[in-house]
Amino acid sequence: MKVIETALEGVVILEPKVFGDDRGFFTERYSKKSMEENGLFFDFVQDNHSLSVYAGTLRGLHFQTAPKAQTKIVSIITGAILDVVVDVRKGSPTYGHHIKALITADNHRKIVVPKGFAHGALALVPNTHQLYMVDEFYSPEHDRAIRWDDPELNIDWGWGDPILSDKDKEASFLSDVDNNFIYGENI
Ligand SMILES: Cc1cn([C@H]2C[C@H](O)[C@@H](COP(=O)(O)OP(=O)(O)O[C@H]3O[C@H](C)C(=O)[C@H](O)[C@H]3O)O2)c(=O)[nH]c1=O
Repeated sequence: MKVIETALEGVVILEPKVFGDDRGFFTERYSKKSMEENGLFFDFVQDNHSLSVYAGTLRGLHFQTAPKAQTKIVSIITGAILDVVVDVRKGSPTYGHHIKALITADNHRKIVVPKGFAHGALALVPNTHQLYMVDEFYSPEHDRAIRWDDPELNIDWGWGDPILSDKDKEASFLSDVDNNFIYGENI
């Protein structure tokens, strides 16, 4: 497994070995051993699956606050997403900064979204299936949403009018969201 670092601390892209042959391919979707050999220690407790039927469906930007913060490992089993990760740890040298990554069924890439980071995914093709594991259970009370088009974040999604859930249509700006992440303290 290849680990690609990004401009955000702890946000890494994983490229697994893919064994192709004339039948198709085989790849280990997740190996605790490979993760730990690369210094990635997580105890995943929940496995999520979402389907975006339409290209232009945008889910996010979401995170759970402490003490129910989640690390996520995101992959695409069918289709493609533009994945966006934002540092929401107050006091972080990269607070409010984001990275973008193309995660597709064809590139087999996964992205690790650590605690203290908001996550968003824009489906680029119809019928995009997103799978992701988390290391903390879902907690609606700690679930937060930041606007995809928050001017403070200045994210170029390359898509003008995405399909959003009601929750995401009513999301907060980063400056207003109820966020208890403090860099170097609670995570
Ligand atoms: C996340 C989650 C949701 N739900 C229920 C709550 C809602 O009734 C329904 C849809 O939830 P939501 O609209 O928050 O789902 P997405 O918009 O796909 O959000 C997710 O996708 C973005 C990209 C993320 O990074 C988050 O992990 C996650 O929030 O599933 C659960 O029962 N368990 C869960 O873990």
